[in-house]
Amino acid sequence: MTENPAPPALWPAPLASGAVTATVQVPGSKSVTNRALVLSSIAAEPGWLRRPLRSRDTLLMASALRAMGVGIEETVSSSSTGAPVEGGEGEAWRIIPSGLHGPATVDVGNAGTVMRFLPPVAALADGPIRFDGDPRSYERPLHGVIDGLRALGARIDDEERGALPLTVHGGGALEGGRVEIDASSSSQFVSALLLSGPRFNQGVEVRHVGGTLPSMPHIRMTVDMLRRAGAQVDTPESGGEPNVWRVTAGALRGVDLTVEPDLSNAQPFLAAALVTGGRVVIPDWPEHTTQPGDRLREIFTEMGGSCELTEQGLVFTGSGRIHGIDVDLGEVGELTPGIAAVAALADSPSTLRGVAHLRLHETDRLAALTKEINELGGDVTETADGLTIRPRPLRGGTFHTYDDHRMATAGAIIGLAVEGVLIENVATTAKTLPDFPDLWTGMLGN
Ligand SMILES: O=C(O)C1=C[C@@H](OP(=O)(O)O)[C@@H](O)[C@H](O)C1
Ligand SMILES: C=C(OP(=O)(O)O)C(=O)O
Repeated sequence: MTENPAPPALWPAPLASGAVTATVQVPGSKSVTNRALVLSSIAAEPGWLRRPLRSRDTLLMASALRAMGVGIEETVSSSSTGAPVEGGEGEAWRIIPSGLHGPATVDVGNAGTVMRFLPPVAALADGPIRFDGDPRSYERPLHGVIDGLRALGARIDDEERGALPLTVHGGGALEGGRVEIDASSSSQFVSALLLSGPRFNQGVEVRHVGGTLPSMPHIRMTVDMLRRAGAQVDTPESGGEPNVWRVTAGALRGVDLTVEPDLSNAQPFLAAALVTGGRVVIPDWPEHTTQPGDRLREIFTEMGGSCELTEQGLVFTGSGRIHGIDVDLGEVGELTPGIAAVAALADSPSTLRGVAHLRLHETDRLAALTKEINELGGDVTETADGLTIRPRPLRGGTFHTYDDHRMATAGAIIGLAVEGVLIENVATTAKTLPDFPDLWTGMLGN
């Protein structure tokens, strides 16, 4: 098999020659894959993960868990029986939990899910686990996990930084119990403590104190996946107090899970239909899901498209017109770059609100979107908690990505309608969608 050549450092974003018509099979969800890897690794019995996402973030998660002693085996289906067999890069991972061991070293890259979900797992290991990552990972908030774990009995050496790099001195078990954290900078603090909670001696009760908690669908995803693995979880929605989640101590089942397509990574393809007045089908779009990307059905419909869930998948059709939108994206922050890109091409202004915490994502996304869209002739201003976007005729130029996968896909959306957009480091899409350049040119029929 020949490998595709690496994309050029400045990738010419293809201009759409007309209305895009395509069916795009979008790879699995990063958020589901990495939660499933954690839950299966701390379960009482082996589990299966089918159609997992293979991307930088999920391979870092798998490597880290393997370094702590978990078995994660590649399997492929036997063509005659459909039964999984071992060997090769197949369609499923078999996850075999074991005692969690240190010493080990974890490279978190710039994956929020790895840097936040794994320190609680490391606290259960029987030795020191060292965490390090990309320079940007040092700047991303981690205090909720560090302070929370300390309050629950963990010993952590973070050189008083409240951030990476750090060492969790696993003691083989963690007492657990009640903890208060401020998770207004990342919902992943709450998810992190809940995911390992069933394995703490007293379980865990997490109380969020502070400003608005972002990304609630991702916390619902955590709760949903814990429950599917057999955990008892009490939530504000199940009659509990606001901002309090409780996980009872107990053994987790090994589950057999097929990963849904990543609906946030479906965003640029849906945007292509919207921007070109075309029609894009995303097979396997789930009827019910906790993924925030499901909100795109509503948001992109308000911006001018229409959609229908059919047996073929989600069929999304653009009308040829793109409207601005005034929307609070606090629950679905990771959709902001793609929405901003579409908004820059709309027929009226947009206001995107509720996403101040995006300043601490892969890059400062509010500053990056403002700068890069304005460099192409746009008129974007940062507000305290978002962006105001007034559409202007745009011109070609270099679109910098700041090692942010969603900046790269946002630039590609603009490039559909604006000639001469060059995406710097499109390879950064490997964080969650390594196939992006090929899927994109394939969609355009090139
Ligand atoms: O738990 C998760 O899988 C995620 C939660 C969100 O993080 P924040 O709450 O930090 O925005 C989201 O932006 C990120 O892409 C994935
Ligand atoms: C914010 C994101 O990622 P992370 O999981 O690294 O926080 C994202 O994918 O948009």
